[in-house]
Amino acid sequence: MSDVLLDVRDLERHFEGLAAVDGISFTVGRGEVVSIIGPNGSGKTTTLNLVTGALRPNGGTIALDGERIDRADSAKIAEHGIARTFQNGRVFATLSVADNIEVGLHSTLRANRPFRRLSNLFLLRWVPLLAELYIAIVGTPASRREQRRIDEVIAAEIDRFEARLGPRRDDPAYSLSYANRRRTEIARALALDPKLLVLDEPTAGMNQSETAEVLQQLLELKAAGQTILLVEHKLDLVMTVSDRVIVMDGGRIIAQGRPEEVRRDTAVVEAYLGRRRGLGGVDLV
Ligand SMILES: Nc1ncnc2c1ncn2[C@@H]1O[C@H](COP(=O)(O)OP(=O)(O)OP(=O)(O)O)[C@@H](O)[C@H]1O
Repeated sequence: MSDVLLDVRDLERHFEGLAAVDGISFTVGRGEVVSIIGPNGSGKTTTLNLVTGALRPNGGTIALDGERIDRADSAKIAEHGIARTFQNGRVFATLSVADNIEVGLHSTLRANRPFRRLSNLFLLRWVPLLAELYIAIVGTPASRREQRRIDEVIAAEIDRFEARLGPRRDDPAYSLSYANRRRTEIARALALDPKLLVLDEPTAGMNQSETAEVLQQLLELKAAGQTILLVEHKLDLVMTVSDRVIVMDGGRIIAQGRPEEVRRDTAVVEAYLGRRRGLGGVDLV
C-alpha cells in the first residue's frame, strides 16, 4: 500500500477563459494534514470541488489510493472514501442534527437499499424502489442490523461533539447556532469514516473560542490518523495543525512545504502582503 493517498497531477479548470486552477500537482500522504492557503480567488475552493467531483477538470488527473477518480461523479467519489464540508456550511435546515448525520450515511446502505445498481436502468428502476418500500414497511433481519449500525454511528458522532450537539440531537438544524451547524456538517462527513476528509474553511464565521475548539478537534482527528485536506484562511490554525502547506495564487501553486518553510518563502510573503485585506488582515509572520 502506497503512502500517497491522494495524487493530483497537472490539474486544470477554466471558467470562460479564466484559469481558476492552472496545472497544479500535489499529493496528500496517508495520515497527513495538508492545507491549501492563498489570497481570495486563488483557486482553493475550485481545487476542492475538483477533488470531490463537484466539478470536472479540463485537464490533469486525480487518483485516490491509486485509482483514478477525475471522471467520477461526487456520489461515486464519496463511495471511494472522500467526504467533505462546504465553505458556507450546508445542512438540511428542517432535519434534526441526528437526521442530518443519517442522510450522509445513505450512500453506505446495503441491506436497506437492495438492487441499487438497477436504478440506472430505465426499464428496471422500479425494482429497487419497490424493494426499499417493502423493507421500510416490513423490514428484514439484515435491514434491522444495518439500522442499528447507523444508529451507533450517529451516536458516536454526536458524542464527538457531546457538549455542543448532545443537547441538540433532535432539534432542527435551522434552530442551531452557526457554529453548531458547522459541527453537524463535520459530524456528517466523519460518519462516513472517510479515507480523506476535505474541509473548506471549517472555522469561517466562528469567533476565537469556537475556532480554538475546531483546532482542538482537528488535532484529535490528526492524532487518530485521519487524513485531511483543508482550506482555511486562519493562518495560526493552519500553521499549528498542518504537516504540509500548499500556497496558491492565480490558480497556481507558488510554494509548498512544511509550515515553517512556507512561512519563510518570499513569494508567499509577497502574495500575502500584496493582498492583506483579502486575508482579513491576518499576517503570515
Ligand atoms: N463557477 C464559476 N464560474 C466562473 N468563475 C468561477 C467559478 N468558480 C470560481 N470561479 C472563479 O475562479 C477563481 C478561483 O475561485 P475559487 O473560489 O476557487 O477561489 P478561492 O481561492 O477559493 O477564493 P476564496 O478564498 O475567496 O474562497 C476566481 O476568480 C473565481 O471568481
